[in-house]
Amino acid sequence: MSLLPVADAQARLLDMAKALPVEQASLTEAAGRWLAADLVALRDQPWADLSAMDGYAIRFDDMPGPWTLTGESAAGALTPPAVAGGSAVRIFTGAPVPAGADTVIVQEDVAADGATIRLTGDGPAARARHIRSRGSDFHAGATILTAGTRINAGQIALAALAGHAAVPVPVRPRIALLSTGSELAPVGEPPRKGMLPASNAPMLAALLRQLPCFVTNLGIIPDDLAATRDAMEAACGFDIIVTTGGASVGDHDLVRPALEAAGGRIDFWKIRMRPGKPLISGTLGDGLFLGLPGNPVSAFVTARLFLVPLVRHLCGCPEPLPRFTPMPLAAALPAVGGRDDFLRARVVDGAVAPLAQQDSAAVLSLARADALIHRPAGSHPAAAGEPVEVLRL
Ligand SMILES: Nc1nc2c(c(=O)[nH]1)N[C@H]1C(S)=C(S)[C@@H](COP(=O)(O)OP(=O)(O)OC[C@H]3O[C@@H](n4cnc5c(N)ncnc54)[C@H](O)[C@@H]3O)O[C@H]1N2
Ligand code: MOO
Repeated sequence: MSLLPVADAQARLLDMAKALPVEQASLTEAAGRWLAADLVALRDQPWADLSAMDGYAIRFDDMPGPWTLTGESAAGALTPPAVAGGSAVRIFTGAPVPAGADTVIVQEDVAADGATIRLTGDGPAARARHIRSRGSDFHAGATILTAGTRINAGQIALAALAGHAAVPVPVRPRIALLSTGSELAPVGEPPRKGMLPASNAPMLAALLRQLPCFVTNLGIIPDDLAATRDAMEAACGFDIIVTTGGASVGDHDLVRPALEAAGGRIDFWKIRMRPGKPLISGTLGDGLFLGLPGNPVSAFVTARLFLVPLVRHLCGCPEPLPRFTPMPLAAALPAVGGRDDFLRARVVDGAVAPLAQQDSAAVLSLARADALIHRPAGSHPAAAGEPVEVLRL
């Protein structure tokens, strides 16, 4: 069976995903999600000409004063008393500029003697000083954020000031994690002889934590066809069902037959990559199915290259695939065989150093890695200093 190139497999997977419904997420629920539609301002910001400082509203033509104090404008005021020739209105930061006034003098530049205000400092250098004009930030009807934007804290402030209490985003995808393997014990439980802690589910949950999704760990399933099928049937309602282990060709690797027995469909199996070759993708119920290999590093790399992009895609991200960028190699690398290599590495002083241990079961080097080097199948040996494609982890 020929192996599917990584980019082809990623494209097929994203193509299979059906868009999730869009909901209005409150601004407290919106950070880190991707806007499903352009957002238009519902109000002018500022709503009127407002003072930027505490001081006195005047007519610039009346400079250099003195002025007679005739009233006050505080933030929240709607119609402060108007300013006419020679008069000034006490004004505070964020308060509307009275009709007739066109300039604000900061209070540090004047002395007040009863109702008389005199300039003591330089005063405003130009008309309109210390005034934020109506709509100078944005006007009602302006497009303030475009579809596909990942909403950050500054954009929450913008949406709120533009009059929105909620924004349209895809609903959070629901993801089920199933760990297959009779040798697996729950994390934290003292493993019996021959058992090992099931590390893949917490590792995947950690990778998905940065994304707006709901992750449910459905636990460990022994290597038994009926048990695996039943677990898959029970997971049918999820948007993405992820298994780890049992993806390869051994007699106890039951994920493919169990998926079919549960009514699922396999779209592809076996990718031209190392680690991660046995990756399975397909559909189950209305959801998408990803069968990751069991080796912890294979599970991590396939999750980073397939699961995370799939979730980002469902969340509405317009560029869901991981971005590799060129970086010089800190040490030479040998030629690459028939599968693309994804090598654990560390970035040191602007160069990327491959780690010595690349076994797909070795988690110490996974934990030390802060980057993955991608070398396409058939690459020639690379000398130190040559650029390679790097994904920062
Ligand atoms: N004859 C062949 N054997 C193998 C092939 C092959 O092409 N021909 N492929 C190899 C490759 S590549 C990989 S990767 C592994 C992965 O296969 P599986 O997905 O079937 O994984 P398992 O056999 O179930 O487990 C592999 C390894 O990982 C440990 N494991 C499994 N689940 C977890 C977990 N949740 N947490 C921690 N560790 C886990 C498991 O105990 C095994 O040691 O197959 C090769 N074989
Ligand atoms: O490709 Mo497997 O994923 O070698 O470890």
